[in-house]
Amino acid sequence: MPSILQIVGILIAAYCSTFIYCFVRNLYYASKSGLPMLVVPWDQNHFVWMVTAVALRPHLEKWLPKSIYKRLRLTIYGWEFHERGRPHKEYLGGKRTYMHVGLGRSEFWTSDAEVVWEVLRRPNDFHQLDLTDLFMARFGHNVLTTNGDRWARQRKVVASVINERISKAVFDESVRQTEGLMDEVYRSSSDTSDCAETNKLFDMMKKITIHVLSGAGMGATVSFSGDTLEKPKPGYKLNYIESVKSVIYNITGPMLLPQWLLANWPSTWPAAENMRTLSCAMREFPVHTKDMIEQERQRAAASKSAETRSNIMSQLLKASESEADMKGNALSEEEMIGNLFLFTIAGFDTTANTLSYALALLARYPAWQDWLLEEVDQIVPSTATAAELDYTTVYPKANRTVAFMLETLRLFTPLIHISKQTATAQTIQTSTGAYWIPPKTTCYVNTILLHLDPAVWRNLNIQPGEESSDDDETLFRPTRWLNPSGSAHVIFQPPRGSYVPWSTGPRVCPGMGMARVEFVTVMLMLLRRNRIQAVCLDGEDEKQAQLRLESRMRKSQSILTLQMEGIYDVKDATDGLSLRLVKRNRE
Ligand code: HEM
Repeated sequence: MPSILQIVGILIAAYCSTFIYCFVRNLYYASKSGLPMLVVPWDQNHFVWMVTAVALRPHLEKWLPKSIYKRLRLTIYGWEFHERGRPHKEYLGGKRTYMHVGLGRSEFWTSDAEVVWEVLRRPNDFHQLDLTDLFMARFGHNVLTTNGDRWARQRKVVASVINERISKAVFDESVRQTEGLMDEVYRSSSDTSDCAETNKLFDMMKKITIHVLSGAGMGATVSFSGDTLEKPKPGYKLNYIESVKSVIYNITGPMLLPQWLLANWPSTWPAAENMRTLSCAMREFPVHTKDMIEQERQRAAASKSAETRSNIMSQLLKASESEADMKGNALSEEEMIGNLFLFTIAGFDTTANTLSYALALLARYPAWQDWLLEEVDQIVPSTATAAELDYTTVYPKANRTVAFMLETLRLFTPLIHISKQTATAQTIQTSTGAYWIPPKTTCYVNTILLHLDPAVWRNLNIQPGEESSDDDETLFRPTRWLNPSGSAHVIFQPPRGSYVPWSTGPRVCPGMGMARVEFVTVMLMLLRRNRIQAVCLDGEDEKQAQLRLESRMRKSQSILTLQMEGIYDVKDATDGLSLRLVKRNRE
């Protein structure tokens, strides 16, 4: 009879041998592919490593030999943002496509625009990762979590939904919400009425984003302050917006816990209140969504005209029903709820963090803020009331603001990599040769490094008065997006596969237009009446405060999406990162 110790020993040996097996298989695949290989001593997707490695980093740096630590760093989640081109220069002779040989799945990495385009234009060969289901399919499969025909059927419906009518609704809702934000900032500030300091501006970007998604997405409008929030219906603990907020704020962690654990979370354990609310939210969110779909159906049936309301849900319902009429391809109720959940999740963190980086960049670079203010003053009349601002006259003129967004997304791309997986081996043909990609391989597009490719970005559209430099691609310079006057396009159109914050090809983000409208509107509304400044800490001058902001941005972490650390969920006045709004005199 083997002893318990022997059984434990055998189990540990069996577990360790899986790593050895993976490593040997990955080595074999990498050499068969003929691609350069980068050997790393661990697996970035090992669950325990994923949740502990970022916190362990300073200790590992202190205790491990430098040569090992430098490779191990390439398995710590988010390394692409911190390491940029270092591994390519040090280990890969500058090559942009290679096999990452570690102790987990076989991994193919690229930041070569031609290869990126090939991977992303072939969704039937490069599928969504299985892991996507864990976060995104909690309330039903949707356009992000499916592949093949099931994806194509849903995509057709979803792609037609975010149209110009939705853009107008997003514009109007963003105007309303940003007005509410400014009221709240000035009302709650103890400063003079001409300026207000707050460390809650980043939290407010999240709030605006949720409110725009609920208003323009589901027709569930609410004021910025929340004073028009409906009471939960009888039998419910939360209303729709409260349940959305709870689900969204917990998506990267607690939402993965089983429902029974959330419901029975002991009151003496940490975050008990949050867990109980989340448990209700998980139960009530799909019920609220179902109710709202049903109400929308009844509204549409009662209305004699074919005209529908301008929100994503009503458009989705209409598009799904017209598909049903034509080919019997309507979305099932599960798919409808799954997609409405996806719109909320996919549009939230990405847009909110892009707005947050833009605020930090405005405060970091006052000269770029002045450049933006020139445009704001030309296209947004100082005397116009919120109701008088019109999407069709204002938005198309906001070229500098769009350039500011595109540059923010180039350097602070919310998804630092786009990942796909192969089921069977694939070949990619490029102008420099063919690449063989093994079966069951995760293919990563390193968006951070892709967006720093000097061949595309260095000294692009240098304007009169600007100087060329040999690290220009690493600098924040929104003017690179503005083509010389007389060009066919005002905004620079990057070569295929070279700029992919919204991905590219058939699975390009369908919310791209919506995110652009929301970003531009929030910026225009904030800047038409205010300047944004960094707040100096004791003993700091303005320049030092700006450099502190830059270092905060440099230390960002990727938690589903890239974000600055410690700027959200501020508890008291000393927490987070403070910015100052200063009222502008536009007379
Ligand atoms: C700055 C804001 C945004 C960024 C950077 C962004 C980025 C992306 C990226 C990179 C993908 C591809 C993911 C993959 O293939 O794995 C994607 C897909 C998607 N996004 Fe966005 N997104 C943004 C805003 C939005 C908004 C506002 C919505 C909707 C309200 C939205 C809805 C979707 C959907 C439904 C998909 C799945 C498309 C498919 O697989 O066919 N996104 N997004």
